[in-house]
This record gives sequence, structure tokens and C-alpha cells, in this order.
Amino acid sequence: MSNSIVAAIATLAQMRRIDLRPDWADAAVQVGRDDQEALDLVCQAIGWAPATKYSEAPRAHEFPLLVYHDTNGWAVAERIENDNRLGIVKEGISTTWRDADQAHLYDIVIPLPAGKLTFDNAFDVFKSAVFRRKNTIFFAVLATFVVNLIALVTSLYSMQVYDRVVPRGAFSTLWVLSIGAIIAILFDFALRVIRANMLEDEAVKIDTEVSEFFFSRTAEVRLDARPPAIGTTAAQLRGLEQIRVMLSSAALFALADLPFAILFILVIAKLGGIIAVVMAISFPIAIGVAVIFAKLIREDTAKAQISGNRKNGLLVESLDAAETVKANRGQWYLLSRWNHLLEEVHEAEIPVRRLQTISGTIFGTLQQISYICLIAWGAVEVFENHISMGALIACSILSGRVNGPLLGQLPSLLVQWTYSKISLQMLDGILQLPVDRPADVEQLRPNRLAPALSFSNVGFAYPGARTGVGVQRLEIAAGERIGIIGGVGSGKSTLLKLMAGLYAPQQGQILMDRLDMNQIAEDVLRGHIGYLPQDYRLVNGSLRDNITLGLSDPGDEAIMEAARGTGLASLITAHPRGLDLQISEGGRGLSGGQRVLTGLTRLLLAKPKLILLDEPTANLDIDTEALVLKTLAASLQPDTTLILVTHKLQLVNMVGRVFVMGNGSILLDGPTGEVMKRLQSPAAAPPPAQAPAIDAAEGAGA
Ligand SMILES: Nc1ncnc2c1ncn2[C@@H]1O[C@H](COP(=O)(O)OP(=O)(O)OP(=O)(O)O)[C@@H](O)[C@H]1O
Repeated sequence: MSNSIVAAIATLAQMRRIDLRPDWADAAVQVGRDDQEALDLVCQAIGWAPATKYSEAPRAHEFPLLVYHDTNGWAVAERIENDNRLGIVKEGISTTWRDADQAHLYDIVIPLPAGKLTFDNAFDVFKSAVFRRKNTIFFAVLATFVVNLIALVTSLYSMQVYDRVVPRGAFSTLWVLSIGAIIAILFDFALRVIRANMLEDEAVKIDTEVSEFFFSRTAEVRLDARPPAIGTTAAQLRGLEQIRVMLSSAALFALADLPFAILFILVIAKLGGIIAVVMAISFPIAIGVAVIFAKLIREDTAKAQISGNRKNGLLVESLDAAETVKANRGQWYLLSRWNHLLEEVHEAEIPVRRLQTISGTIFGTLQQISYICLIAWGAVEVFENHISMGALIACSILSGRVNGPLLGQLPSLLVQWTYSKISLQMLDGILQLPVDRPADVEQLRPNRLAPALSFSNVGFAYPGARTGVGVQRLEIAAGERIGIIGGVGSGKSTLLKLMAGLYAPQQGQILMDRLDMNQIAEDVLRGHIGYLPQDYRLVNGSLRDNITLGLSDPGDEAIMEAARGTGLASLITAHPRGLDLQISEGGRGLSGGQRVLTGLTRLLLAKPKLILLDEPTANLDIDTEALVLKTLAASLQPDTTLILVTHKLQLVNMVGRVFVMGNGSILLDGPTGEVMKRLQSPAAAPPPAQAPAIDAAEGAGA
């Protein structure tokens, strides 16, 4: 980071304890300036709101702030001293600048990563996104109000025409009234178009905000607490748009349409007198039918939604596991499960649709009966000269406004509402899952973390499992090279994930450099730990994207240098698209060995202090394995800690200390030579271990 502005923003983010996107500095460096104007350009490049410049001295609680000085450049100001000095942090060093009034102070809003925002339930996420757009909502409600008022105007127009124009032939009044009514209708048209456009624009923003939140939040869920049904969870997340559409139409209905229905009934009472009783009876009946209908469909919509989501899960699973399914003739098994789920969905959906049709018909009949009653009663009232002919016409138009669009949309609105409510409950379920780093807990952000680990009384079990991995006491010093061996399912990978801080123990504590791993900020931890899982998955994008995943772009030269060290370079040079080789969705497009090499290349570029490898060479040929091991050995600094899980003897020879695992415990721990000797002599074989029992409830609840 050569620019002082980049260093200053990084320091400010650190002081405010906010994670910056891994690639943020690239965008900032590309601006290529370091003068006073650079800040606005950097904010623009990263997509942040423009900085606010202070014209007066800031108050104490407003610090830390960015500060620019013509000779000293950019830094972070911590405070203003009494003698007009500024307390400064520049490149990690605290200092003071004289003449605070010569410096320019700026505040910037560094957005919190979406997942770091805290909400207790899904409804609040939508509410917050919607309420941030109060002006648009206010305009939409106002526009709906005016549109309804115009409906009132057209009914009054008819009344005037029937009562004043027709009996007297007052055509000049007719022209004035007609022109007025047409203007009102054109205004109504313009309002509707503007309202629709505004709502559409805001809907896109709300969708982006809400889905960004849920996407990041789902990604933050602790790996050991992730819901086992990935496809089903993905389907649950798809309910977002449905909820947003529902909430906006429900809001307009409740805030504008429903109050107007009541106003229309009052106007009918004013114009038509007693005949308003028809509406006063039919309207509550319609609402009552709607409420009963909503209750009746609740259970079935829930069932249909759950089975529909499971159906989606099955689809994802069958596509993902297509090779296994095809090779083992598993199509029939999956097809029968699919058909079962389809039947469940239909079984639940049919009564909902039937009830929806019935309620629609009831509403239609109710509308027609109330119309006939209104006209019949109205005719008697006209005959008895209680009301005018025009008033009856106006009342009939208004009754259509109450019954027609308003009650006509109720059945489908209610079905959508019930579906959305269930989607909200499912999203609530996702929000309840524990995340890696709770947003309300202050995270530790040490500048340096020595790659030393310390386990005390650690116990971990997968949700629902009785036993898991247990480590009473374990000390790993910086710079150690350790191999973990053991039988299939003995807990090696789980132990490695605990060391990587990807799983949190349900009992005990794991410290890194004497700090609780759970309390260290995620970005700091990931910057220090390089973890290569057994089944390294790639993500949709280019090979370059995968190699630099989560890293600041090191440039193609550095990438190729690292790729030469792992042997990935031969793939890159042989492929016509080189680093732009596209990895398809699901990480397909490369062989198992090439995927591991991609992960290793990334690891070499990241230069972590703690390297955790899970069977790194299991998929590699002898030559590539030798190349990878040589490069790895050469890249290790004296204080880099290397821990690898392996079944291969040649890898064990690379390390100075070996753990032998069995049943979730470390059975043997010692210098490589000694442990190997003990393993080879049957008399001194490791004692059989009892799997460490972890409280099942605790395990499941984690
Ligand atoms: N995601 C998971 N959910 C539930 N149980 C799991 C999960 N992953 C592993 N297990 C269980 O935990 C135990 C330890 O698994 P782990 O993957 O740590 O073993 P391992 O020693 O690495 O095995 P291998 O040599 O086959 O890779 C196994 O009994 C396994 O069934």
C-alpha cells in the first residue's frame, strides 16, 4: 500500500472494527492519486457514499476521522489537543501534527458487510429496507389516495350529469364537467405510471439489499451448524421476492385501499342515505369470509411450501450427484422420491386452489347480490324522492369501487400472504442459526498472530452425534511441522477444521497466539490461516478468480510464478484461455488433482503463517507430488506452522511431530521417528481409545 490514503482508510476501518472487502485496496489503488481529491475518487471507485468534510472542529465522540494535510498527506486523526495539535495515527505509528486548523478532516461511512447487520427476525430485515425508503412509500400511499379520490370525482361527475345536465340541457356545464373529469383521469393515469415506476425502482433496491443480507448471513452460518439440506435451504431463500411483492401490495392495501373502502361507504351514505346499509353489511361479510378463508388455507399452504422446498432440494441433489446416480442406477430411487414429493405438493395445493376458487366465487356472488340490493333499494328511494337519479348512479359506481378491485384481489392476496408468512418463518429459522462471529461481540484485531495453537478441554460433536473429537490438552508452537495420521473416520479432518477455526468447539477453548480463536475477527484469522480441505471445491468463474479467491489481486506474474511451483502452470499454458479458463457452476471443469493444485497455488500466494492441509497430495501423481512438496518446503518460513493430515508415509517424513488419531482422540503424540517406531512394533501399539462423549443436546444445539 504505497498510497497514504489507502493506509489511512485501512487504519480507520481497523479502529472502527469494520472488515473491509478483500479486494477494496485494488479499487483504491487504481485511482492512482493521493491528493486531497483522492478521497472522493476512492469512495466512488469502491461504491461508498461520498465523504463528509468538516468545516468546524469535530466533537470528541466523532473521532477517529480521516485527515489530509498538504505536506503530510493522509492519516487518521484520533483527537484534537488543547494546543491546536492533532493526535494522529499514520502507518501504525501515533504522532501529533501541529496547526490542526490547517488540516482537513473528513468522515466516511464504511458500510458494514451485509451479514454483520443484526436482525432478530426476517420481517425486520424487510421492514428496515422498506422504511429506509419512507419517501417513496409516502408518495405511493399519497398517489393511491389521489387515485381513489379521482374515482370519487368520476362518480360525482355522473351524478352531476344525471341531475343537472340531462334535465336542463345545460351543455356548457357538461363541457366544463367533462373536460374536468378527463383532466382528472389523465392525472390519474400519470400518477399510476409514476407510482408503478417508482415502486419498481425501489423494489429492485430493496431486493438487492435484502438478498445481499440473507446471502451473506447464510454464508456466515457456522460450518458445523449449517442445515444439512442445502437445496431445501436454497429454496427457502428464494421466498425473498415473494415476500417483498407481498409486503408492498399488503402495505398499499392496508394504508390506502382499505381506508378508502370505508370512506366510499361513508360517501354512499351521504349521497344515497339509507341504501349505504347494503354496503355496510356486505363489506364486513366479505372481510369475514376473507379471514375464514385465510385460516382454512394456512395449514395446507405451509405443507405445500415445505414439500415444494424439499422438491427443490431433491432436484439440486440429483443434478449434483448425477454421476453417482447414473453409475449406480439410482434414477428410480430418486424418481420415486420426486413423485412422492410431487404428490405431497399437489395434495396440499389442491385444497388451497379449491378454497381460493370458492372464495373468489363467494366474493363475486356477494358483489352481485349487494349491487342488485343497492339498485333495487335505490330505485325505491328515487321513486320516493329521497335521493336523486344521479345520486343512485354515483352510489352504484362507488359500490363497484368497494367491491370490485378491492375485494376482488383479496383471495389471491391472502394466498400470497399465507405463503409469505411461511417463507418469513423459514427465513427466521435461517437467522436463528449461529454465525461464525456474532455482530454484537467486539472482535479482536491483533496486527500479528503467531501461528501457535493451544487446546484445552476441547470437545466437539456434529449436530445430533453422541461422540466427536475431544482433545484435553495440546500445545503447538510456531514453526512446528506436524503430521496427523489415523484410520478412516478417526476425526483427523474434524480436528484440522477446529484448528482452522471453521468449527467452534462446544466445550473448552482453542487459542491462537494466546487469543481465543472464536474472538479473533474473521478477516484477521483468515489472513493468517491457509486451509486446504480434502475435497477442494472451485466456484463458478475463471481459474484466475479461483486462484485469487479472497485475496487482493497479486497480478498475473505472481500467479504464474506460484502456479509453476505447484505444476498448475502446465494446465494454464496448455489451455487456449489460460488463466481465463472458465470453471462452471458447481466447480466442474477441472480434475480432482487440478483442483487441489489450484488450492495450493492460492495458498502459496496468500503466504499464511499457519498452513493446514488435508491430504494435499492424495489426488496427485508421483512427479507432481514431488514438485508440490519441494515448493511447499521452500516456501515455508522458519516460523510458519505446517499441519497436514495424511495417509502417505513420504509426507510423514516431512514433519517433525506426528499425532495418531483414533475414535476422535489423539492416541499418540511425539517426534516422528518415535511415533513411527511405536506404530511398527505391535506390542507398543496405541491404546484403544473410547470415543469422547459429548453431550448430544449440546452437540446438536451448537
Ligand atoms: N459434516 C458431518 N456431519 C456429521 N458427521 C460428520 C461430518 N463429517 C464427518 N462426520 C463424522 O465425524 C467422524 C470423523 O470424521 P472426519 O472426516 O474427521 O474423519 P477423518 O479421520 O478425516 O476420515 P478420513 O480419513 O476418511 O478423511 C466420522 O465418524 C464422520 O462420520
